[in-house]
Order: sequence, then C-alpha cells, then structure tokens
Amino acid sequence: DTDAQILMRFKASLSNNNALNNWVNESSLCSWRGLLCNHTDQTFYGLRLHNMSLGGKIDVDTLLELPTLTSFSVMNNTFEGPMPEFKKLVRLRALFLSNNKFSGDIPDDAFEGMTKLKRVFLAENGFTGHIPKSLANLPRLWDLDLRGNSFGGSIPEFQQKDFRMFNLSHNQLEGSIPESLSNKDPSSFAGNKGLCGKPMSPCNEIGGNESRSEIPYPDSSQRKGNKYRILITVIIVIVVVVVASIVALLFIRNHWRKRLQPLILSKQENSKNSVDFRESQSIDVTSDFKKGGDGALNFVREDKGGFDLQDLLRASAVVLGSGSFGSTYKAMILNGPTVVVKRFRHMNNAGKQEFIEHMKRLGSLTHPNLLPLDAFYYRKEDKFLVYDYAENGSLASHLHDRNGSVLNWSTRLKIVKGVARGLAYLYESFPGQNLPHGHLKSSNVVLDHSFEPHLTEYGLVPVMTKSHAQRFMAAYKAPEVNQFGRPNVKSDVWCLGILILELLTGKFPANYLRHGKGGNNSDLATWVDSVVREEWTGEVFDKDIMGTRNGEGEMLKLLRIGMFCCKWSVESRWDWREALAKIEELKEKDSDEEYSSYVSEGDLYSRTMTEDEFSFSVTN
Ligand SMILES: Nc1ncnc2c1ncn2[C@@H]1O[C@H](COP(=O)(O)OP(=O)(O)OP(=O)(O)O)[C@@H](O)[C@H]1O
Repeated sequence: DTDAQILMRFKASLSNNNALNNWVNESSLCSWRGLLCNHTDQTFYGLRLHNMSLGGKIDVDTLLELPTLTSFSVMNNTFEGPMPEFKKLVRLRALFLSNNKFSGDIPDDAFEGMTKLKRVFLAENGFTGHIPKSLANLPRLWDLDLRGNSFGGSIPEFQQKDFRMFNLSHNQLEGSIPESLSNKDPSSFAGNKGLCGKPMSPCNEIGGNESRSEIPYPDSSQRKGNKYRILITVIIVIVVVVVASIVALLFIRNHWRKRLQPLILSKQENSKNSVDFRESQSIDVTSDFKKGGDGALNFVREDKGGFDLQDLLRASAVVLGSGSFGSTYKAMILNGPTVVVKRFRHMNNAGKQEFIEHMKRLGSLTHPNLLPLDAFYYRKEDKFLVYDYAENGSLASHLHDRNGSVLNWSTRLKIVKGVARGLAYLYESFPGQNLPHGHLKSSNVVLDHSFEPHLTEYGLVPVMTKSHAQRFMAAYKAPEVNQFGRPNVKSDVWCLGILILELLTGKFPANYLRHGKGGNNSDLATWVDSVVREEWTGEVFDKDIMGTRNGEGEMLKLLRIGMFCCKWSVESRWDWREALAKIEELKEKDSDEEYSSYVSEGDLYSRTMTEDEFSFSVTN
C-alpha cells in the first residue's frame, strides 16, 4: 500500500475524524491536514493531529507500515484507555500524547527498544503506577513531560543527565529525588506530596535514598481498597458539611425573620406610599378598600355612578404617585370610566356625618375648571376620594418632569386663566364661608386632553387633621398662615401668585423654600424679586417661553400680577377679585404699540427692562 492508503486505514480506525476530511487519495499527501512533510523533498515524516476532538483506536500496527514516520502527536484530543503499544515504532523520535484521557499503568518495558526517542509528552492524562523503567533508560531522551498524572512510587534513576525539558509535577510520587535530578528546577517536582530531597525540602531520617528504594508501589487491589476508603471518607465529610450547613441556614433564617419582621412590614407599608410615576406598575389598588369601611362607595354627583364598589375592586390600576397625604391610583373600570382614587390618611378633623355633608357640598360643584369629585369612601382611619381622570396629568409634571411636554406661552396663559376662574367659582359657591382651595399647587392642577386646567383637592381644609395640614398643605405656606393659623381665601391668592411665578420661571417653588433674613420664610417670589432688582439678566423666564415673539409684554404683565399676589403683607396683597380681573385682561399677544416699542430697538430685555424700569413696574 502507498502511504496515502495506509494513512486512510489509520484514519478509519479513529472516531470523530471529521477534522481529517481533506485526506483524500487523489490529493498530494503534504496538503493533508495534520501531516508533517519535509519541505525540501516533500517526504512525509510525521503526524501532528492536535485539537481535533479525535478518539477511538490508535492503530499502531498500521502506523508501523509507515517507514518514514518519526513523529507522532495526538495532543488535546479525547483518546482514552491504556497507552497503545508504541514501542513497536522503533523509529519514533517524538511522541506527544498530552491532554487526553489515557489511563492505567504503563508497563515497565513500554519504551524498550525505542532508542531514537527524544521527546515524550504524556502530561495531563490519567496514567497510574510506576514511571516505567524503560523510559528512564532511553538513551536519547531530551524532553520529558509527565505532569498532571497519577504516577506513584519513587522516581527511577534516569540514565540521561541533560534534559532540555523535565517535568514530573502534580503526580503522587514519593521518596527522595535521585541525586542526578537534584539540579532541576523545584517546579519540576511540585505537587508530589511524598517527594523530598534536593531541590525540594530535605528528607527526614526515615526518608532518603534507602527508604526510596524500599517504598513499594501498592498493587492494584490494594490501591482500589485505598481509593474506596478515600471515596467513602470524602462522601461522609460532604454529607456532614451539607447537613450542618442546612441546619445552620434554617436557624439563621428563623432568627433573622423574627428580628426583621417589624421592618419588613413597615417597608411594605412604606412602599405603598412611595412615589412611583411608572404607569406600567400594576397594583391591586382596591385591596385597601377590602380592609373595612362601611362597605359603600358614596356617590356625590348625580351624573356619576355608572359603577359601584365591586367594579372599582375589579378595576386594573396603576399608582400615579404618592403625596403628603397618601397614594393616588388611576383605576380603569371595565366598561366604565377611568377614575382617580386618592387615599387620605389624615382627614380626621370632622366627624363622620360632618364629613359626609362636606363631601356632598363639594360634589355639588360644577365648573369647567374644577375636577369633579365623584365619590368618597369613608373609613375611620383613612378616606378615599374618587375624582375624574385628567389625561394630561398635572401641571407640575409638564413643568418639571423631563418627560413632560413643553408648554408654550399661550397654553400657560390658558392655564392661569382657568385656574383663576376655577378659584373664583369656588369662592362664589360658598359666599360668606371663606372656604379656600387650601392646597393650590401645580401638582393639584391637572390638564385634560386640550390642556384645559382643572383644580383638584380643593375645599378640604375643614376636614383635614390640622397638624398634618399645617405641615403639608400649600395654603399654610403663606407667611401669615405659617405664623398665625388658618388658611383663607387670601392665602390662596399667595398660592396663586407662587403658581404664576412657577409657570413663568419653570422653577419648582419647594426649592425656594428656605429660611430667609429676619426669620421669614424665603420663597420663589423673593427669588424673582431679587433677580429683577439686583441682577436682572433677562433669565427670569422659563427658557421654553423666553423666545416667544410678540408676547413678552403680556408675560411681564403676568409676572407683575404674580408679584402682587405674593405681597408679603396681607393688606397690600391683591384680593382674588383684583387678581382675577387683571388675569382676565391678559392677551396672548402684545398690542401693536406695545409690541413695536419692544421689538423696534432690538433685544427686549436689554432694551426695555432696565433694573429701575422693572422695579418700577413691579412695585407700582
Ligand atoms: N385626577 C387626576 N388625573 C390625572 N392625574 C392625576 C390626578 N390627580 C392626581 N394626579 C397625578 O397623580 C400625582 C400624585 O398625586 P398626589 O395628589 O398623590 O400627589 P401630590 O399632589 O404631589 O401631593 P399631595 O398629596 O400633597 O396633594 C400627581 O402629580 C398627578 O400627576
């Protein structure tokens, strides 16, 4: 047979030999994958079949038929079983079997007669038993790598003195290292617990050369017995450790559970109240209802009531947010309206009957700028108010959330007018009662599909627990209420002024609540005042409306109205009627004369608003 035919037979004995697909008879031998050829005369001399996932049988008898084969390598494959009888290949100079799954003892004479063998690589297999004596007797051995096997017993006396590479590490070798190898690097012997002597640590008296030759390598039945003992010990240890760990874990879990229980509960409670604007979070809004109450959803308007408590309980709901009084949910009633349910935790200023009467009064209000109160649910410890849902959310979210749409000047003017009209209607509906909105702020102005504003959470001061109201309701931020007591319509005017300034500047009022000079609370109005008086740069307006052409004069007028609504002293603060009248006068565009005087000389701010001029317009 030709070399090609012999190699094809060899290939056939291998399993998983797809990597050798280009071994085809017709082609030149030296183009076959894994074949080593002499470049000068194109003669084949070796096989280098690395990393090919090969397995099966290495047919040494077939290889024997290849007279020029001097190098054989199958490193990094999956061959298993005992080492094949390579000693027949007496011409072999290099044998590479590392990183396979070969196992078992290698007979002492396994390398006998291989006088040309220079390089032997058997590393990272599962070989056991003694290092074969015939290996130690190879006259030309130059590279030897037996690392990572389970060779045991003592190291034989190697004939060769000069190795280029020598590694017996990570085996189970024992006894003293032969004198001839004492000049080797210690790493060549590392990982053999039983080895001693140079270059490793010295042997004790029992060790040494003598004892080395006496250390018998246990026969295979003895070794099997040892293996079982070790295996059983390991299993027992693992079982004990696992059981002990489980018991310890259970104990620790119970212990911490008991200690953390109160915290977990309060965390759950808190998370119900935490602000969450993610519309996607689905919640069981009405589980709160299930806890008690008189069982009835009390409708306060005749035009509402197309649903009942059960419908509300079944509605899918999302948390809109959580304010100072409790969470607010949007509930989508199946085949019914979408409503907003707001939970109030601190609404205990009135008895049940008084509360119901007040809700009925509020429910009777009807105005395009008041969000209708549809129903309420009474429970001693907390109350639920049901309002219409406004699809464009709150004014606050548009002014301050990054995702809120930009409101132009004409929309802002429409909102201010709507707010003022809603307030006026509220005051006129309860003549002589001085019932304020009480909680007027941008998050309580909600916008419908056409950005028409609707006031919400109005008229609740009489039923609110006073201490909580004092801390959180917007009306109590007015300086005089902050100092002396109950909110009233004049304190609403203060809130209206702040709302106007917030709308024009885009600044969030709470950021300007700080302790100012003389113990007075500073506020957005003080900031606006200081900007226009001391460091007027034209930047008082929100950047989204600053460039509005043809409306700057009206914007300045509104700024002036805002300032008059925020007069510190109640006497000089405008009354709501005056504020409403001035707001109603505002137009979207400046009148022709005003406009031409602003634009004719260039930049509005540097031209028209010197500090003195502005201060004059504000203070007068
Ligand atoms: N009727 C409504 N329609 C649409 N969105 C609403 C409605 N009522 C409230 N919201 C939204 O729910 C959010 C949370 O309202 P909530 O009243 O709980 O908070 P708040 O107004 O910031 O605080 P507070 O409890 O002091 O009134 C508001 O910012 C608003 O965007």
